[in-house]
Amino acid sequence: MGAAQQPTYPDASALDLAVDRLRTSPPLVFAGECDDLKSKIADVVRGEAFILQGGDCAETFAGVTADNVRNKLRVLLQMAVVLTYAGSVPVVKLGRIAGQYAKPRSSDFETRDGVTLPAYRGDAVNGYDFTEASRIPDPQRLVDVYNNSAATLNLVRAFTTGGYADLRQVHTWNTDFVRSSPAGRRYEKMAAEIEKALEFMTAIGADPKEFHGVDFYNSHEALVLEYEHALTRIDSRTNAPYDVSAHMVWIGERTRQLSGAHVELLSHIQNPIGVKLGPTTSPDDALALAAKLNPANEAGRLTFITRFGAGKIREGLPPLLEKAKAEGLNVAWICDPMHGNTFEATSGYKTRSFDDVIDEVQGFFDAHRSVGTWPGGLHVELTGDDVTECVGGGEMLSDEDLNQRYESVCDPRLNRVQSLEMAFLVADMLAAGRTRA
Ligand SMILES: O=C[C@H](O)[C@H](O)COP(=O)(O)O
Ligand SMILES: C=C(OP(=O)(O)O)C(=O)O
Ligand SMILES: [Mn+2]
Repeated sequence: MGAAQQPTYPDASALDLAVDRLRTSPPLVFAGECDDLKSKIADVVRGEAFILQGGDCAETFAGVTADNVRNKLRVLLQMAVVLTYAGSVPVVKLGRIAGQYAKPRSSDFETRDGVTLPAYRGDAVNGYDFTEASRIPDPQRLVDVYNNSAATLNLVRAFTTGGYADLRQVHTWNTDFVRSSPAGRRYEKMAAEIEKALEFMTAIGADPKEFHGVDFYNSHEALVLEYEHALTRIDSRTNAPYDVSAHMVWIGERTRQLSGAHVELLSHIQNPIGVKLGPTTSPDDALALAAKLNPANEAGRLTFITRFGAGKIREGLPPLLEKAKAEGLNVAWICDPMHGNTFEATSGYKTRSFDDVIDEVQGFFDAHRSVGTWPGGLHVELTGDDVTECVGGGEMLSDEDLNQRYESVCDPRLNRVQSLEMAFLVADMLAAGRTRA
C-alpha cells in the first residue's frame, strides 16, 4: 500500500534537491523542548492539566506577517488565561502554527464552473490559485515551509519570552473589536481580578519574573512524509530520533491506517505525538494504535484527538474510553469539535455552527464524566482575526454574513470573539466538573 495523501511530484530531481537542503538545515525545535512538552502532557494524562491546541486549518506563506502571528498568539493567550483562571487548571499551550501547511483532501480534484484541476493540498504542496500551473506540486515549497516555519517560530519565541506574554499584560491582550463583545467584557472583569491577585502576590514577595513569559509549543499534522523524514535527526543526548520540524506532530484521520506509512514513521520518533480518531474508530483500533505508537505506555507520548461530530460523540466516545481505561492506557484525550461538524452552507461556503462545536465539547465532557476519565483538552481551528467563517456565536453570524470576511484556504475557523466565548464556556464545563467531583 502506498502512503496515503502524498503529492505526486513531476520532477524527481527537484524533490531530491529540496530534501537534501532540508536534511542539512538546522533543527526548528530542540529535542529537550519536545521532552518538556511530553512531561507536561503527562500531567494531562494524570488529570492535572488541560491542553489548548489551536490555530489555522491551513497556514499560508502570505499569512506569515507580524500582525497575523501576534493576533493568533494573543487569542491563544487570552483563551489559556480564561481556562486557567475560570477553569482552575494549568493549561498546556500548543499552537497549530509554524508548520501547518499540508492538507489531506477528500477529493483529489476540484471543479469550478466546469473546469477540473488537482485539489489544493496546502502551501506545502501546491498553490491555491485555480490555474493548472499553480496546482502542480512543487518540492521547492517544502523548503519554503521550513523557512516560513523558522520565521514564525522566531517571532513566537520573541513574543512568548520577550514580555508580550507577561501575565501583567493580561488587560492589553483584550484589544479592539473583541473588547466590546459580551465575552470581551467578561474577560475585562476577569483581567482586573487577575491584576489584583498579581499585585497582592508581588506585595507578599513573589518574584515578578515568574509572570514574565509562558511555555508555548508548536505542532502540525505530519502529512508530507518527505518533509518530516528529512527533518528527523538523531538527538546527540539520547541517540534517539526526533522530528525537529515541531514539538508535537499528529497523524490525521485520513492517514491513521495501522500499517500505513504515517503510523510507521511516527512510531520511530521520540516526540509527543497525536492521532485523530473519527467516528469509525473501534475500541480495538484505538488499542492497536496505542500498542504500535506507544508500546512502553509512556504517559505524555500519545494524545488521542477525537473528532466525532456533535451527533455522534455521546454514543461513540464512551466505548473507547472504557476500553482504554480497562487496559490501563496512558493517553491524553483531547476534543477536536471542528472536523466532525463541517457542512456546506446554502451560500456554498464550507462552515461550522458554533452551537454544534460547543455541543461536541459538552458531549466530550459528559462522556469523560460518565466513564471517570479526564477530558484533557481542546483542539480548535481558530484565528485571531475578525473573520466570518463559522456561523453562530454571540455575534450571531448567519449564512448571509459568511461572504463578508471568509479568508480560510481550507476549513472554517472560529474568529477571535467566538474563540474567547468558547474559552469561557469550556472553563465553565471544567468548573462544573470540579464542583461535582
Ligand atoms: O482540514 C482538514 C481537511 O483537510 C479538510 O477537512 C478536508 O476538506 P475537504 O473535504 O474539503 O477536502
Ligand atoms: C485534516 C484535519 O483533521 P482530520 O484529520 O481530523 O480530518 C485537520 O486537523 O485540519
Ligand atoms: Mn481542518
